[in-house]
Amino acid sequence: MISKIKFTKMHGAGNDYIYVDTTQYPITDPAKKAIEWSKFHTGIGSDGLILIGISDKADFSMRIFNADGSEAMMCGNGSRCVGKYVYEYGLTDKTEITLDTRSGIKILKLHIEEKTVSTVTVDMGSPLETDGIQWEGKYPFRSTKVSMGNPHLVTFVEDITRIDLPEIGPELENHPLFPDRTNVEFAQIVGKDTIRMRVWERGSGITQACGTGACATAVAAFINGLTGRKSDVIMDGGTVTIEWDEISGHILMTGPATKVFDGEIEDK
Ligand SMILES: N[C@H](CCC[C@H](N)C(=O)O)C(=O)O
Repeated sequence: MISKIKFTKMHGAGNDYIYVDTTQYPITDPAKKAIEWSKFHTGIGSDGLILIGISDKADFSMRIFNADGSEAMMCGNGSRCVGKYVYEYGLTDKTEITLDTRSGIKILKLHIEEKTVSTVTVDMGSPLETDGIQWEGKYPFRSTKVSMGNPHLVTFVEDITRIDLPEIGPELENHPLFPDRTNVEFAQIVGKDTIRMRVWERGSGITQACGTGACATAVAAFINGLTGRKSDVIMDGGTVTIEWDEISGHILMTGPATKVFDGEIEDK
């Protein structure tokens, strides 16, 4: 029996996902659906699939699947869009929401303008680990590993336009140093506390933005003495502001959340 699944296409700074409220439309085999539906010519077209659900530990739950079907621990841009979705689709009237993710409970503060959510601030918790890597040979640079629940490799360069991301991204994503693969960010300091960043995402390739990647980049910039604790991360699809709170040690990410369209697809 073929059923129809209602979905909403949303993006956070251009990082676009398919959102499904699984309390109304349960999804069997989400990994397979993420692969099929993320395809641009034969599917809906997206960076992946995000499932909104219930939780006994938080207001809502979120699961994120990359375009290759792999499930990730967290999605920064996606969490902001989940906040927008649950408020605007009437699942809650709260403007401070807890979200249960595979990377722990996140706290979302929704910023409302004319009854719609314009931006969201997410308490992303503390970075879980950081470490430097001095590459040899083909890559003459030093990178910083940062975990935001999901793995990131951040490399600062003098001129980001000289980085061939389609070539170097997959090489580093799949490098033997990263048994679970890694997200790959290249960044350039372009002003005081202002960072330009491009990303090759694990499981999705080049995306317009990466929220956890922006957090990792801001953490790496501060650790390496390149910025203060608060910085703007400018990505291909938009900008997010990251603050590493000195007291709590938590990372606060503030950025946009945008609805594109509602749709329906057959769940074959
Ligand atoms: N590709 C990531 C998941 C999506 C994260 C990103 N889109 C974000 O906004 O944080 C991973 O496999 O860890």
